[in-house]
Amino acid sequence: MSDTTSAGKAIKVSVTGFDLINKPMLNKGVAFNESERNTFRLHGILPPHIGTMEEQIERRLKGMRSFATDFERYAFLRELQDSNETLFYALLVRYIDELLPLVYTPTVGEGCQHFSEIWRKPRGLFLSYPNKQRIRDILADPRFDPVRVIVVSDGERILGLGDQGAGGMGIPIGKLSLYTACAGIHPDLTLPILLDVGTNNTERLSNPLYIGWRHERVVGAEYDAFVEEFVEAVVERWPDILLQWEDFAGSNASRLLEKYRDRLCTFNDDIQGTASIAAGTLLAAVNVTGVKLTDQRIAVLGAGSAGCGISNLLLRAMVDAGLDEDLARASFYLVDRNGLIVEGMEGITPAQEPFVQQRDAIDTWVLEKPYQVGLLEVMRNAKPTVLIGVSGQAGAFTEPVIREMAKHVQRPVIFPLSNPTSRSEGTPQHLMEWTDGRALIGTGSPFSPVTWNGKTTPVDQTNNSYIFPGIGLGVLGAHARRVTDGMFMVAAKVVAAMSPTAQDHNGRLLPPVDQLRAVSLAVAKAVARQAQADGVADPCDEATLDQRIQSFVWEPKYCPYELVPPC
Ligand SMILES: NC(=O)c1ccc[n+]([C@@H]2O[C@H](COP(=O)([O-])OP(=O)(O)OC[C@H]3O[C@@H](n4cnc5c(N)ncnc54)[C@H](O)[C@@H]3O)[C@@H](O)[C@H]2O)c1
Ligand SMILES: O=C(O)C[C@H](O)C(=O)O
Ligand SMILES: [Mn+2]
Repeated sequence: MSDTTSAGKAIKVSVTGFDLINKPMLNKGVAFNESERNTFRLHGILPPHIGTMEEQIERRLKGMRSFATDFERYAFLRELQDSNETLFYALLVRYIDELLPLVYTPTVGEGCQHFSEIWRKPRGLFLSYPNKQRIRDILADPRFDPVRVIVVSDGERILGLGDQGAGGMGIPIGKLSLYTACAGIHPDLTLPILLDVGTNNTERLSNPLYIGWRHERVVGAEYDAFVEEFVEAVVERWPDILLQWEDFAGSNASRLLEKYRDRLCTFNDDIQGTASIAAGTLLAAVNVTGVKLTDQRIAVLGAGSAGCGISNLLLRAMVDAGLDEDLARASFYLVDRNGLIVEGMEGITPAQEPFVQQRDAIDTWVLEKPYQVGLLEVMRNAKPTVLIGVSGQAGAFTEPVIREMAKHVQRPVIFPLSNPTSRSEGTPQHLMEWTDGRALIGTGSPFSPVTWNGKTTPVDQTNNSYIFPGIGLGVLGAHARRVTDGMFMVAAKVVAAMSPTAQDHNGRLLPPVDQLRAVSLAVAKAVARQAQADGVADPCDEATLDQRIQSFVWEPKYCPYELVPPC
């Protein structure tokens, strides 16, 4: 038993030395000091050298760098997380630039694809369909008493890689690693969950090593009943829980969000977190282009969860900035697999409905096929100032599309947001070449700096990692009862205010990744205030609020252990 949330103070434990070594949150490896080795009878179990965390960081860094591939580095880091969690976070926080792409996007994608092959130790919970009756029992484990945040996925839309079944667990684990690394939320307060409702991925199903429930996906009423059972059990177990939905496919994402957003403190990261970082990056781009938000024309490739979420938040921002709502709606051009979404088209989803283009608005357009308007035709006729890719279609921002866009706009704003790298709609190098270096770029996955005309510039990562850790910290600090749209708007504004472009109009669009801790704290403070303003958290003075937020920020440092004699 332990009290691991009181960082800094001595921690009282009543376990054996062997347990200390085997519990990732308590283990210190060779950094157990002489007195701890005496108290917990660790002599002999550990080699004689008493190390420091600094040395351990160096050793792990060297080990990690010695691997040939990022996937091996991912597996090495996951193993460290499962053996010495404090060291894992100390390393991650110190070298966040280098390690973020390994524990998170893009490498986490391969981590999910090969999850079964590298599975070693349990982390989080697999709630499998055949265990439907046992959900409450599973959640009841006292180990989970401190849990305050859950990230849940059903593995069906893992990044742009499709259905990964139980392997999708890599995503909740990766997202929650960022809650700790970027927002400082203690690992014991977090719980990754995978709803294992089967998979339609034939490769996974036929892999003898697959660790998930070997069954085709449960759908329809049975799926809904399973999710309902899960949510009810979660709320019963932790009435104040923050529940983040992640990487659900197609209509499930928006349907489940609408169903549950007024029943508990919950949000969908792909819809709302993504919208916030896309809006934040666009607001930063406005500082450079000088084109006001209300004058933007926005083309979005992929009108699914992210595409509709982004369009909704930008629409609200335009209306807040004074634009008439109908005019604002008409500035959006959503292009899905059957082309531009136009009135009368079959299969328009409720989330797409507000952004349907009127037939008469495109009557004057020169079209090759009158009933299927492609991205190139949107570029030629609508002359968008912004192009956002959330389609999961690699290379969809083709040379003709980008050259056409660049003909009509001085500084085209182009965000290929699909992940991982292999699914990006375009590479920064191509986008710079095809716009003669005029593009302002934000990508979902990290890219190397891009060189144009002898000048090398870093590429900004328009990823919801700038948003969700701060949302979580703000919600916890404010004791918010619900997650509101206003929180995502304010988070976007905070990111834009922290953008180097706010000071220097030639600066990069986003604060660099190594400032994610500062960004998350600033987002958290604004989100907590927004929670009070929206009436979903009780009021208190600013200093108290900031103190409450700060009390959730854990630093990955070892604390001395003292033995509590078992009573
Ligand atoms: N950068 C980020 O922070 C971030 C956040 C969320 C999602 N994403 C990425 O965005 C992508 C989509 O995510 P989502 O949650 O919206 O998925 P989704 O499945 O809800 O939506 C994808 C949409 O793209 C459409 N599509 C498929 N092929 C197309 C084509 N050839 N042309 C036009 N549209 C096409 C689909 O019909 C669907 O509507 C994924 O690759 C994901 O990794 C990035
Ligand atoms: O996971 C990411 O990197 C961002 C986003 O949530 C996605 O699904 O692509
Ligand atoms: Mn996601």
